[in-house]
Amino acid sequence: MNTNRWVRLFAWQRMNKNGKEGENKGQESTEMKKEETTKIKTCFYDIERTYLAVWLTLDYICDFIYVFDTVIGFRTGFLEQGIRVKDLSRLKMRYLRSSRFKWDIASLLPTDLLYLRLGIHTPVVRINRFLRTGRLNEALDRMETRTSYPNTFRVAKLMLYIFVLIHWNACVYFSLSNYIGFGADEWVYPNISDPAFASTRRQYFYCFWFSTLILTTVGDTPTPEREEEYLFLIADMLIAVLVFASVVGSMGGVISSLRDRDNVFFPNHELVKGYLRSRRISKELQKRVNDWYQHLHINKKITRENEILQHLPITLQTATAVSVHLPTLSKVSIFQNCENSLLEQLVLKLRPQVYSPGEYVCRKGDVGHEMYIIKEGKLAVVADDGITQFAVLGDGNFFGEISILNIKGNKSGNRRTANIRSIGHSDLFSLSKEDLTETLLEYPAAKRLLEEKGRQILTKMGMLEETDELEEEVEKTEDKVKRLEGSLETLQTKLARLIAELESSACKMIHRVDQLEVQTEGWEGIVAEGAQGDIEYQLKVKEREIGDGDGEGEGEKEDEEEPVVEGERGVCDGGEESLGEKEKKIETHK
Ligand SMILES: Nc1ncnc2c1ncn2[C@@H]1O[C@@H]2COP(=O)(O)O[C@H]2[C@H]1O
Repeated sequence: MNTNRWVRLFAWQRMNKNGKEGENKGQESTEMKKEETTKIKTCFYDIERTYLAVWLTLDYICDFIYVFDTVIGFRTGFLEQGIRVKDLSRLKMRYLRSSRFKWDIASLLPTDLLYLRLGIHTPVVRINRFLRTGRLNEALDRMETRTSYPNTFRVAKLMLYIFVLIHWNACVYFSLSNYIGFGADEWVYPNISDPAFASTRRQYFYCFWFSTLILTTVGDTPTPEREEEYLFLIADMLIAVLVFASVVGSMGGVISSLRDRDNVFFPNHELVKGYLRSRRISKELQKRVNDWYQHLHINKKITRENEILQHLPITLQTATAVSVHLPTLSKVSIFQNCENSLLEQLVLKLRPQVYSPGEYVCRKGDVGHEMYIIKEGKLAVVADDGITQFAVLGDGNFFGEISILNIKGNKSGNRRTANIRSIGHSDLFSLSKEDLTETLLEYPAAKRLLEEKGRQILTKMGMLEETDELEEEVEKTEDKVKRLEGSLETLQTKLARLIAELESSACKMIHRVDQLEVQTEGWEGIVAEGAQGDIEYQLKVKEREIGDGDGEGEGEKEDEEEPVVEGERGVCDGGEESLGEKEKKIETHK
């Protein structure tokens, strides 16, 4: 192959590549290329003959990919009752029994062997490779569900289909011209012996252009002269009407779904604009509305998040909302140390709102229905003149809680205590009174924090009734004292019982010691005679007897050495009665 041929080859390849946008991606594109090359080789035989080696190489690379895809088919998992099956023998059996396997094998049949009989310049023998076209659609469908830009993908897919259709039609047109005879009439491809129409590139471009004219029904094609030409044109017109109408229809679908997607994210601006115009709303207000929409669009602010996520299961909704809003919530002081479950409960109840510069979020004296958390932006607590600022609130601050918390002693009741005005554009989350109350019921610590902050503000403003506060304090202290008294009483009763038990056991001990003393009377003489061993033996026997009687022999032995105080006995005698007396004494002490 000389240099000039290579140059032509690359030039043709470039042309082919540009036309087949995205073909070099993945297996599906290889399949597409393969089908195209089969077509182009079969019709534009010059290309096939000149670059035979290149075509053959491409063909067998594609065949290798087909084989690889078939091998993968044996290991492709599937779901059974929602669980992915990984058992290789089952995967194999499933693939072998599927219709896909039959198509795959049919597409891989070595029809190339027919080259031996028909000659190498008959690429049409490989037409069975088209049987894998279904895999291309499968791959495109999967890509469509995975891509983040499904509409762009759909448009690209449509363009690809249109291109392939025109390309195939161009090939058939060229073949038909060849069959009828190049330059035989006005309609067919001009005579290729004419240098202007001799080059392969020119042949392809001319046919592609002609095919485009017919299929897009732009018209302006020469009138057919032969029946074959009429038939071709009629078939093309029908294809154009059916296929292109559906293509154009789906383009419309893509465009409207793009618009729908925007409408899901942003409220319909056109509708509101039309309404404002028809109601002759003042130019200034219209401008404010337009500015608000513009801000939403430019900064991609989404105000309908809850609506967008509503079709997801609640666990996924929560997980998504938590991952989106957690950075904001974790900046809010009251939520910084609270449990995750509280945040999870709250996050689905938050409603995003966007305020424009100078807009009032709430006005003093209005009834409060929700509180706000600042996601982004600056807001001022302003006086009634709207200018004097008492405080500026920023990211992570919250406000509007006082009027919805029913703080005791709040002179303003459920009315707003201040005007809050947005300084620039501000992104807020609102949380309704019902949702907040419901959530705080389960999280009293967070409620206390909120009330505390509210009380501080009210005290600063002098809007917290002092007397009420004092009464509340006194009430609380009384409660505490009562609780303490109760516990003291129980403690004292327990103490009296303990003392009584102690005394009764002391009496029992003294009594036993007395008995022992009586039994051992007169033993001194025997001890003097040296019958120590005997005495000890008798003592042990006596002790055992006593032990058997009371069951407390060991204790007696120890007590034996303790000195016995006469006075204690008196206490013992009255020991059983003294329990009641002790309790009485304690009662009197109280
Ligand atoms: N001086 C202040 N500093 C910060 N926030 C305030 C101040 N005064 C009022 N607020 C907030 O502004 C809110 C107005 O509505 P609420 O009265 O419901 O709750 C109020 C407080 O959250």
